[in-house]
Amino acid sequence: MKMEHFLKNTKAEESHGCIIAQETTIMVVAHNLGFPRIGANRELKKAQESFWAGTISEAELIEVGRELRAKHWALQKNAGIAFAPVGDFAFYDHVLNVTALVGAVPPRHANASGSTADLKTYFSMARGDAGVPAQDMTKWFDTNYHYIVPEFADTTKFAIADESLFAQVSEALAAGLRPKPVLVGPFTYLYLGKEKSAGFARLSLLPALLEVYAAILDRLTLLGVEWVQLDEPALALDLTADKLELFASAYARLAKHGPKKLLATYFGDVSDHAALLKSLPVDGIHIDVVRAPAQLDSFLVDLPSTKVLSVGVVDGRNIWRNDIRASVALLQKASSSLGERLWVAPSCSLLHTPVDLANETKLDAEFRSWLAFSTQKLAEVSAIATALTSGEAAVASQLAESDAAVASRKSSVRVNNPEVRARIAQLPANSDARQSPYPVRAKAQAARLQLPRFPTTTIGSFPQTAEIRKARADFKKGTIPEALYVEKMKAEISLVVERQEAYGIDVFVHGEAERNDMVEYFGEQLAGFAFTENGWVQSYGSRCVKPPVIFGDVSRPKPMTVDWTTYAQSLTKKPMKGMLTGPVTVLQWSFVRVDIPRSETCLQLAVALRDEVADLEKAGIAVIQIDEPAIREGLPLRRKDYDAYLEWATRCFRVNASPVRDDTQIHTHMCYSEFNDILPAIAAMDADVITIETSRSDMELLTGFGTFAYPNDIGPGVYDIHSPRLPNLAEMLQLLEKAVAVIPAERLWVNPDCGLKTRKWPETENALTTMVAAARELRVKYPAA
Ligand code: MET
Ligand SMILES: [Zn+2]
Repeated sequence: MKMEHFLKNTKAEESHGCIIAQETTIMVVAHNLGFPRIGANRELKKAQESFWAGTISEAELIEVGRELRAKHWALQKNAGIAFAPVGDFAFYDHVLNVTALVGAVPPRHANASGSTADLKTYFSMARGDAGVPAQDMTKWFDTNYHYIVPEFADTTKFAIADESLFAQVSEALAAGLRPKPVLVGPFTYLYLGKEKSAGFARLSLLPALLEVYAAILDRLTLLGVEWVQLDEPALALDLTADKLELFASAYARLAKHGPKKLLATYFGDVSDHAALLKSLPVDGIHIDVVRAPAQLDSFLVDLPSTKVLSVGVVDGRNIWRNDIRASVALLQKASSSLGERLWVAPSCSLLHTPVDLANETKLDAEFRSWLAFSTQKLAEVSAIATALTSGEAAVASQLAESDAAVASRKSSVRVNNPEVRARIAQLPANSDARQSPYPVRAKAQAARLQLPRFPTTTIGSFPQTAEIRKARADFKKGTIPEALYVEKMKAEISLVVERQEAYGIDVFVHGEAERNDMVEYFGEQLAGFAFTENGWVQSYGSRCVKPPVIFGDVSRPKPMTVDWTTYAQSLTKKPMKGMLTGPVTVLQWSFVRVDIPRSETCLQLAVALRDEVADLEKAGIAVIQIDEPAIREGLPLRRKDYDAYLEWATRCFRVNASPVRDDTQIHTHMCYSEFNDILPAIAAMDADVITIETSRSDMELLTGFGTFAYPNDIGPGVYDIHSPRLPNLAEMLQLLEKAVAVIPAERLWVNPDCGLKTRKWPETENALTTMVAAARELRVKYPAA
C-alpha cells in the first residue's frame, strides 16, 4: 500500500542531528471518512428486511454485513485510499452503534443479558419491540439521513457494551488492511441526544462518557490501530463559549489515550474555532472546504508541525464530478507547506451519495460524464493526492476527463436555457405578491366558495391500493396502453370523489393516484431534471431514497396536473383542490446543481410551478394547494444564515402562488418538522390557508400560534395519519377546542395531519366521518355571528 512506501523527509532526519542525503518523496495522503453501507444493490436493505420478516437468520444477516464491509474496504484500497474506515458500517445507524458501544441503552430496551447490547436490543432501540417504543429519529444535521436520537437521564451509566467495533477492526487487520476506526466524537454524541429526566443537562454526562471513550481508545491501541477518526460535526453548529470549553476539555481528557486522533469536522465553517482546534491534543484535523472553502487558510496558518490537516475537497453531499484541476490548484499551497501532513478526502462521509455510477445503464454519455458517485469520488480523491505528490502529468487522463466534463457542462444547451434565464431576469417586481392583502382576498373567496364554518378538507393523497400501484408500474413499463392507464386513474378519481361526497367533506382532492412520489411526479415532467436507476441513498434504517437530479435550468414544457384536476372537478359541485409540490420542497429533496446558487434554482422551479397555478385557475379551479413540508429542513445550520434562507425560500413560494385572482384560494401544507421557530416566515408565505401536522407535538404547535398571531386561515391536523389507532369524536373535539382557544373560529379548518396514502380505506372512512362529525358539532357550538 502507498503509505508503506513513504520515505522519511529530510527535515525529520535533520532534527535527529544527522543529515543523510536522501531523495525525498513526500506523499500527500488520500483517505476517506466513511463509505455508504447499503451496498450497490441495496443488499443491506434486503437483508435487514428479510431478517425482520423472519426469512433469514441472524447469522445470515451478520454475514451480509461482513461481505459488504470486505467489499467496500477492497474497493477503497484499490482506489488508493490509505486506510480502511471501520465503524461506518451499521445494521441501522452509526449513532445507534455508539449508543450500543458505550452501553447507553435506555432501561425499556435493556435485555436479560444485562449490559450487553445484542442485535435484538439494537433493533429494539431502532424500531421498537413488542409494545416497547423505539427511540426517536431525527435528521443528521442538514442531510436527509436520520439517526436514532440517544436518550440520556441522570441515571445513565456508560460501559463498553458492544464488541462489534473491535471485531470489525480485527476483521480489517485479518484482511491485511490498515483500519481507521471512525466514531462519532463524545461531544457530538452527547450534544445530539436528548434528556429523559427533568432538571438534568445531558452534557453533565461528559466526564462519565469520556471514561468509556478512553477505554475504547485504549483497546484500539492494543489492537494495533494507528489512527482513529473522531467525528465532531456539532462544531458546525452555533456553540456557546461554555459548550466549546466542554468540547476542548473532552479532548484534553482523551489526550493520553488511544492511537493518533483525527478530529473530523464537516457540513460547515469551523474557522471561528480554528485557534482552539489547532491547540487541541489531537494529531489531525479534518475540515470541509466544499461547504466552506474560505476556511482553508485559517487552518494553514500556524498549524502545529505535529498535526495533519485533512482537507475535504470532494463533495460528499452531491453527485457532481469533481473539477480535479481546480481542486489541485486549491490545495497547491497546502501541499507545499504541509507535504505528507496534507491529507485529501471527501468533504464528509460518502454516506450521503449513491454507491456506484457503474450501476447506471440508461444515462447518456454526456450527462453521465458530469457525475461521480461514492466509488468514483474515491478515485477523484486519489487522483488529487497523486497530482499533488507527483505532478499533474501523473494523472493526465483523469485530468483530461475532468476538464472535458467541466467544459461540456458549462456550455451544454441542456444546462443553459436562455429563455428561462431571461424570464427570471425580467420577473416583475410584484410577482411575489397577491393582488390584495389577505382580508380582502378572504372576503372574495368566501363569496365564491360558500364554505361553512370550520371547513373540512384532506391533505391530498387517498389510500394507494395495490391495484393503483400496479397500474402505475405497468404503464411505466409499457405493458398497458396509455388509454387504459388513464381509464384506471379516472375510475380511481371518481371513487375518491364519491367517497368524499359520502363523508360530507367540504373541499375535495382528487387523491393523487397517479403520483408515485410528490417530488418525482413533478421532476419527471419538468425540463432540467434527470433520474437515476440506482442512485439510492440511505434515509434511515433500511429506507433508501433516490433523489431526482436537477442539472439544468428548470422549465415546464406543458401543464402537469390540469387534466386530472379538471376531470375531478367535473364530477362534483364541491371545490376541487389543485395539488402541487412547492419549489422549496422539490429543491430540498433533490440533488441540486452547484453551478448556480440554490436560491436561483428554487426561483426557476417557482416560476415553472407558477405557470401551473395560472393554468389551474384558468381551467376553473378555485382552490390550489402548494405543499411545502420541507421548508423547515432547508434551514441552514447557523442562525446567522437563517434570515437569508427564509427570505428567498418564502419569496419563491409567493412567486409560485401569486399569479391568481383574489377569489382563488391558495393553501399550503407542512408536516413533521418543528415549526414554532419559523412562524413569522410561514406567515410571510401569505398562503390563504395552511394545513399543518400537529400530532407529533400534541398540538404544542398551538402554543406557537398562541404567542404569534398567525394572520390567515389555519387547519391544525386532528388525525395522526401515522398511527394505526383511530381517534374518536371526543378526542378530535378536544383537539379542536384547544385550537379554538388560540385561533379565531372563522379562520379554523378541520383536516388530518398529512396525506392518507399509507392508510387503508376502512380506517380512512372511519377517521374522516368522525372528523366531519366533529366539525359539525363545532358549527353548532360556535355558530357564525
Ligand atoms: C409529506 S406532505 C404530503 C402532501 C401530499 N399532498 C399528500 O397528501 O400526500
Ligand atoms: Zn404532509
